[in-house]
Amino acid sequence: MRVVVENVEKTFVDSKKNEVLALEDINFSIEKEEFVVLVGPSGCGKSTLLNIVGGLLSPTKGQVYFESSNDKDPTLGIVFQEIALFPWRSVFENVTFGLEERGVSKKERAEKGKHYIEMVGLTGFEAAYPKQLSGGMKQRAGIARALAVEPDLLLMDEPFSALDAQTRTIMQEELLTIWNRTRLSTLYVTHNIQEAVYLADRVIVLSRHPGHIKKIIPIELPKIGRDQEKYRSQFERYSNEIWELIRHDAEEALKEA
Ligand SMILES: Nc1ncnc2c1ncn2[C@@H]1O[C@H](COP(=O)(O)OP(=O)(O)OP(=O)(O)O)[C@@H](O)[C@H]1O
Repeated sequence: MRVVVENVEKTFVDSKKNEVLALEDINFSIEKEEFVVLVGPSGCGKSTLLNIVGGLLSPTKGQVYFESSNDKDPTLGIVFQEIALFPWRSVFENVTFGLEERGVSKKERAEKGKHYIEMVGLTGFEAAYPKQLSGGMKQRAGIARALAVEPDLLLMDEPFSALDAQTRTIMQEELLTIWNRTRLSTLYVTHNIQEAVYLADRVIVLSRHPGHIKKIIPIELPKIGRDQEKYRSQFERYSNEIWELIRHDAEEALKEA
């Protein structure tokens, strides 16, 4: 699946009836099997843009279109920061929820549920309920739920930002392993520069007031194993470049906070 975002603009009307231009002149694509990361300071419109790509919000101007080899409507898998698992459903029932909604047979649900639960490392926890899971395990279940519908495009909005640093590092590594197996076109939102450089094929750096694309940076490092010592200086160069692009905005955002 290839996704094209063309001339997108988004204006919100705030509680005082003032118009807020949140996004302006947004043009980019997500190529087939490409992992694109949106990075930028607080309030630059990352979530708004992800929601527009996911069809949860409509743009004020411009359009998003999907190009695939067949004509069917795209299936999207979405993972948010706070995974809203149904507390009354087990891990298995949460993971297969989307399949149930689509009328997939019980037998196929059992197979796919098992497969994706295994992929995220939750085998053995099929019958557990969300309240019995750690934060990292909840995110794993949320990822399995998004993958189980076998989406054409995976959308992830700060999926690991509520996790502690160690769990976050493990989840980033596991996400790459999963991506390597599924090769899903992915749009991932983060404000964490290291995370962006670690995961992305291309990083889209957004700026504020109004949210716009400052630069698109292809990360020319092997997809797996970027944290190895031999790539350290290149990794740091990318991180510094991105930081220089957003430093001013990040400082301004801090003053407003
Ligand atoms: N429903 C809304 N009504 C009015 N303004 C909104 C609405 N949603 C977002 N905005 C404004 O649009 C801008 C972009 O918000 P958005 O949440 O997309 O940014 P973000 O980059 O995801 O921020 P963060 O990293 O803090 O989550 C902000 O100025 C925000 O206040």
